[in-house]
Amino acid sequence: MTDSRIDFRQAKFLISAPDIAHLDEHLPGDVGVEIAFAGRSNAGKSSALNQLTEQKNLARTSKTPGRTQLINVFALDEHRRLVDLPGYGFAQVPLAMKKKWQQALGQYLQERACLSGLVVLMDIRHPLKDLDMQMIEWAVDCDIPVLALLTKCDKLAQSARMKTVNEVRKTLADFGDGVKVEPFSSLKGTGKPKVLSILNEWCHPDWLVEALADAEQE
Ligand SMILES: Nc1nc2c(ncn2[C@@H]2O[C@H](COP(=O)(O)OP(=O)(O)OP(=O)(O)O)[C@@H](O)[C@H]2O)c(=O)[nH]1
Ligand SMILES: [Mg+2]
Repeated sequence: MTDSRIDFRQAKFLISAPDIAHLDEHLPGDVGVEIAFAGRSNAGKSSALNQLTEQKNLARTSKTPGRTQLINVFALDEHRRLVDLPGYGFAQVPLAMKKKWQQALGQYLQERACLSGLVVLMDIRHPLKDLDMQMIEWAVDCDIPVLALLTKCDKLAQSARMKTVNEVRKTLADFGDGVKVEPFSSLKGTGKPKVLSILNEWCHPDWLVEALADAEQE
């Protein structure tokens, strides 16, 4: 079956790399589909990956911002991968180190051809900071679909949560259908079915579905 739903619980750790040169060395190549999780340090990227894959310790989480300093890649299947990117915007690290991560992040985003979708995670209490906007604008320019995920939504009451979601939707509406906005809680699992459905869609770009169908017929 070429259009079956991806079981995100199957995710397996594949590789940690300081930059994309290492990815190219250790992966079959810049092929298939990668969905990357980006966001400020402490936004909840690693926690979201663990919740979505139902694995407590797939990605390392931490109370200390700046925990994910490498590009961590997880395989869903032979053709699809999830990527936990180093967080940005974290002030309390030495400048040289910060530059190194930001360079790795920028290079991944600019040069990784198999990047097929970008999840931009933002704490629902502090959404749309400058670097988040830059990230979203950049992806839209490159025709990469974006999911703006408003994390830690368990920290707000339902009314405040929906107010922020609506405000962010309004701000990002100019970008069109390529940018979606959803609330999420890794703690409670809120928003999980919706997110999985969006990621599943990104896992099935037309070109891959067609290639797999052709391969099946051969
Ligand atoms: N209440 C609540 N806390 C959360 C949620 N998601 C993450 N956290 C907490 O936020 C902190 C940071 O979470 P991480 O998942 O490590 O954040 P990250 O974006 O991977 O951070 P870096 O790796 O430093 O870039 C941890 O203390 C988590 O327990 C959530 O949905 N609700
Ligand atoms: Mg992390």
